[in-house]
Amino acid sequence: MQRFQCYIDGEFGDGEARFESIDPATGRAWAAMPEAREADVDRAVEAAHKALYAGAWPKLTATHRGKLLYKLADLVADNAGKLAELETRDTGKIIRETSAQIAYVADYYRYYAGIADKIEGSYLPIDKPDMDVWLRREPIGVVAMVVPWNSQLFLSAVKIGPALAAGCTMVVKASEDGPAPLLEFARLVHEAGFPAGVVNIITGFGPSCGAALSRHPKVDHIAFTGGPETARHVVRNSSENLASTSLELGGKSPFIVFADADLESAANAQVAGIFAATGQSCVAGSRLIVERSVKDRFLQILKAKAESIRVGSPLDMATEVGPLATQRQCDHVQALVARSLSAGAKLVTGGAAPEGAGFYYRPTILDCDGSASPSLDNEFFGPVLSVLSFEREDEALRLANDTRYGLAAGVFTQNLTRAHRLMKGIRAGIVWVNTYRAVSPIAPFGGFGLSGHGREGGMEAALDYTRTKTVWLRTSDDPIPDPFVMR
Ligand SMILES: NC(=O)C1=CN([C@@H]2O[C@H](COP(=O)(O)OP(=O)(O)OC[C@H]3O[C@@H](n4cnc5c(N)ncnc54)[C@H](O)[C@@H]3O)[C@@H](O)[C@H]2O)C=CC1
Ligand SMILES: CN(C=O)/C=C(\CC(=O)O)C(=O)O
Repeated sequence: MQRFQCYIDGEFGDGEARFESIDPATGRAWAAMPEAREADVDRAVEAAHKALYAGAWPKLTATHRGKLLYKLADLVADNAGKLAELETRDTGKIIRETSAQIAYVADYYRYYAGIADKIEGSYLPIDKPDMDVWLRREPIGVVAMVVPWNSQLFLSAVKIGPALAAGCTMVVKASEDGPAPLLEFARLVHEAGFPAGVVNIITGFGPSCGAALSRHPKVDHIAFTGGPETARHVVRNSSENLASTSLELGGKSPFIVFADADLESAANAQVAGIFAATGQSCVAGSRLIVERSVKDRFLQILKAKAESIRVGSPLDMATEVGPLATQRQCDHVQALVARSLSAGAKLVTGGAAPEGAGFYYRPTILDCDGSASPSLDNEFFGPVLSVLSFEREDEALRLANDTRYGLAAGVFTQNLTRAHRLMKGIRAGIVWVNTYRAVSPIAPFGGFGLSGHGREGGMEAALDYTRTKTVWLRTSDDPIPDPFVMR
């Protein structure tokens, strides 16, 4: 069995305990993982705290930090194949996607390498003649990063990249469901030459590791990706250390198709939106809202595409849908489909697990017109699409916004003015028009409502890892006048 280690204060070591990681394609244990508990968490946070204020890191210029990030980017690019294989093995995400995604993760580090020495303070045109006042942007401090299993190297890169650019130090908690790629990534951080304690990477369980980390008194900010229920725990934990939070929490994103859209192209985008990554994507376009006049035709195209998807081993380059990451996730998907069918949703295709081992579930489409299906407002995080239809544009917009979430949306139409109206009217942090699930290091993403707050990606994310310090410098040599009056 392969063994992995934690990375704390520049050293690799076994955690306080160990647990076995399950290969989702077989359901069998394949690797032994270090389990960090309270004492390891404490060591990691103390190391990050020490590295923030003492040693080489706070003395480095921003340009030097950028150089280290460039080195890390090159190492990620050079090791993308190995990292991809580990992510696929440990989480079941297909190799076709992990290979491409991790190669692109290198570009996220490159982008933030370039940003490191472009985080500028400012000079204030202050309303007092004998004062110079400016704002410095300083690192926000020690950051706790808590990530889930899906797209783990990607979801950590959008946190680690900007935090390093801003000069922060951090403890990254890899998900207990598939930590191998992040624990391996720690070796690249080490090789890149970051001073000890700047980046610490651990894994462990939510209640014993994630909770200890997010309420630790020396944590200044928590960057979390995961489900809303867990986010509530994280926010409650932050009431102890008063750390700020950024939350990226998934969604129930609408995918709107008008009759004038290129239906073939929209169907491909819908497949990308709900069946890619076996639907385990925070931006999954899980609610199809289609104009009634083309509903049957569009569903026919989609059904044919869903039924021809190659479901199989995630390590096979030809596979298009692999297993879900965990048995728990598989049970959740099955149970929610069953409840939706009981509530009146009609099965268009799928709705069952294929024969054999592993956490597989067939690409599934539920026609929810005329039903109050729970699939319409509960996140599956699996390959299940719920379908509704509309007649008028205002109805489409109402249905799109009929959700507690607000992460992403897709709009498919050839009508330019309509696209603009919807783009403004949809309550979501990302709107894709005639495309879906496109990302870039340059473009921020993040949500409204239950999808969380804070943005990842783009310059804004780097600024979010800073806090401002206001500096007042008196330029007069005269003695300070009346000390009893505020100046
Ligand atoms: N936005 C997204 O990308 C994701 C959304 N989800 C949604 O959440 C649902 C539940 O998935 P889970 O695997 O349970 O994700 P989760 O949200 O529980 O796990 C995410 C991370 O939070 C940590 N965690 C758990 N309890 C914690 C606590 N008390 N304090 C601090 N950290 C804690 C976990 O160890 C993991 O590293 C999914 O079915 C899906 O609907 C899940 C994963 C990612
Ligand atoms: C975050 N994201 C796009 O904006 C995409 C992801 C990662 C995730 O699910 O959190 C994806 O589609 O895999």
